[in-house]
Amino acid sequence: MAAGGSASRRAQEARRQERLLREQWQAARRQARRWEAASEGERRVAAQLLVLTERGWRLLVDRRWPGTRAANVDMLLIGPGGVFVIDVKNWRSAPQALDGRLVADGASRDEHATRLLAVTKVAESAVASLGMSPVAVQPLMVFAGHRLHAELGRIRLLGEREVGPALLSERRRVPAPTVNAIANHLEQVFPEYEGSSIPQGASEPIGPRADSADGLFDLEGLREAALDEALKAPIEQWMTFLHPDQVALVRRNWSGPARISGPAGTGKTVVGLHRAAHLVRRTNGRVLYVTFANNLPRVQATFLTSMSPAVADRVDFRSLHSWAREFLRDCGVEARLNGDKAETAFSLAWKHVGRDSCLAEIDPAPTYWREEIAHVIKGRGITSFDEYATVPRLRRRTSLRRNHRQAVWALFEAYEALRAERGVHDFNDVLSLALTEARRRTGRHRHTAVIVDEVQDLTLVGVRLLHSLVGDAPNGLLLVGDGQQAVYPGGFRMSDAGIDIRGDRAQVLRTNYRNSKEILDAALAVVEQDTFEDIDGLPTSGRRDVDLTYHDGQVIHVSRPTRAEHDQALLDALRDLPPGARADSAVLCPSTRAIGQYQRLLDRAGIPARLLEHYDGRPVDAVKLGSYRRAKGLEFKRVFLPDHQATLSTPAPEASETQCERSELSRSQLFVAMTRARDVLWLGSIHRPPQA
Ligand SMILES: Nc1ncnc2c1ncn2[C@@H]1O[C@H](COP(=O)(O)OP(=O)(O)OP(=O)(O)O)[C@@H](O)[C@H]1O
Repeated sequence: MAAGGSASRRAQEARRQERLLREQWQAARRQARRWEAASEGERRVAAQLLVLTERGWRLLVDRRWPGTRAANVDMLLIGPGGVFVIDVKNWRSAPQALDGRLVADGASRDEHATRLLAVTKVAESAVASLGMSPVAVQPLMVFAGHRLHAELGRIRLLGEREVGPALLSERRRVPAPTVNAIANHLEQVFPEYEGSSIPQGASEPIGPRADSADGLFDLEGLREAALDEALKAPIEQWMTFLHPDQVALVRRNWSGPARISGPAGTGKTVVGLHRAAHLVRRTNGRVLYVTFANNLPRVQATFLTSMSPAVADRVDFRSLHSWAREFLRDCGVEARLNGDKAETAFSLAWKHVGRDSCLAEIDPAPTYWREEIAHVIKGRGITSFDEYATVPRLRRRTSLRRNHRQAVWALFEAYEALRAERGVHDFNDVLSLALTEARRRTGRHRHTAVIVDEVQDLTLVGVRLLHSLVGDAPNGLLLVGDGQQAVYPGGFRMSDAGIDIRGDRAQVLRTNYRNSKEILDAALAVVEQDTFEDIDGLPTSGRRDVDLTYHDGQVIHVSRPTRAEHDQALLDALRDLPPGARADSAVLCPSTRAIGQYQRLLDRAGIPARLLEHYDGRPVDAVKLGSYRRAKGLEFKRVFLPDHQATLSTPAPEASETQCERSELSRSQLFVAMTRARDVLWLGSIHRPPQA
């Protein structure tokens, strides 16, 4: 929309909100005046909150705290912004949050915070029993007669004027029917407080009745907040709603390392994010949330911030390598990472000792052997030939005899010597250095919990490193992932890493909430022949049983005889997208070269595109463009896979084992790309019709 259009839309909306608010405010004041037993300050707080009840919120006042003889809860407020457990205070002086303590008049008032947190817990359990995530429940203290906007751990401290605008500008996370369902349930759990002098029940109907304009100055804060709220897009419901089984995982107490696995789209990341929020709410510690990919941490941080803003700054989202480098810097250890120089060292090593060895008979491409060194030898932290001679090479189908392994070892030693000569480190060195430092500092790490998402992509050294930060502490390490979505060669078993996960600490999610049956079937057809081994070491069939939620979806196959026609079909499909739909669409490609090619194509056609490495999870009106690998962990309503069969040639019967291995990896990557699609999967192919 043009800037002028958006300004006039805002002005129009502002006038509408103003009119509406005046009426709602007057109704709220009238109702608050009926609260005869309350002080004037409490009535002013009530008026702010009663405005919300005119806008779809439900307010339960003076309720009994279940499980106690005579304690009460001042207010429960349920609305599009979540559930708030409210304690209204009529204190003479304004309180302060000092070093995590509640202080007023120079004295500690912590007992009030403890009490509020206890009653919040009861509300959380009640809400969780409806299948809603506990992050939607927030404790709030409101201070009549004071201006305040502060936080005390997870409790928000607001003044009487601040409370209305703050709640009104909360992002919408609960749809209207659910607001009522939750409020009805809380009405049962927190019954009316006998002897309450506050009138209960529905608010008075709003009429155009002229009323005194008292307190209209209080409208100012509400006006801006109401406007912001009206223009904000609702956040995805999944951030609030979880299946009761997922809620149970989020809140579970694990006595040691735990693992959540499950096929694509089963809510593993959603549970991981909620778990991170839960852990920081429950403790004073920090949580490290790690993935292998560089772009995911930004996106996940954005999601957590909109889901649970009060705790988001205590969760550190990092890619494994960026965290390891940061950690080494903090330890005063210099990592001289230089990928290009390391690459040159490998090329020279290949030229000197690889190219003319028996390795070239197995696979003449140096890449295969570079990966062997990176993922098998250095990735597993192997330092002697004896160890390498017998190690099971996970996810590597090609069998190597002893003489081959000797040749790989010679190549590895040559590479290491040339790399050291140049004084540089590669990515694996960074992790090994960090592991040594982390072990040296056992028990002194700043994170109390580590959550690893897409754990199947890590190397053994990477997993050992993260494990060493929290060891086997209760609720310390959580590994989240799915071996079927491995997009890198090599791999590890948890037992190799010394991580013992037993009993209920290994959990499997089985309901796919993302893909429709059509889309999932198309994706599974690509990998159904490929059994895989997950990090628990168990072989699993490529076609797994998954429960699907009812959900429409469409697979569109487009085949054209030439690249030009194929690309034109892609452009046509993108141009046909309804307004606003670009933001939820992605064009994914198997290689960097293909990304460059499609970037130029979209550019020339005037279709805005945002590269996945620059995407941070905030809505942007551009098609996302990136590689299959970079799309990991993300999802889009529409996914376009141009020329998707380019890397999928079925190996001929005489194909070498390494070719078969590469094809299998390509299939896994394509599978990941296909399962990113929620509603539409567009599969483009270039097929010349056979000559007559
Ligand atoms: N209880 C639920 N109700 C409705 N939708 C849900 C629920 N749990 C998760 N989802 C939705 O399912 C989709 C997949 O979730 P998520 O990305 O967490 O899955 P995943 O297992 O991490 O996927 P992948 O392994 O493919 O990256 C998301 O759109 C999420 O919002």
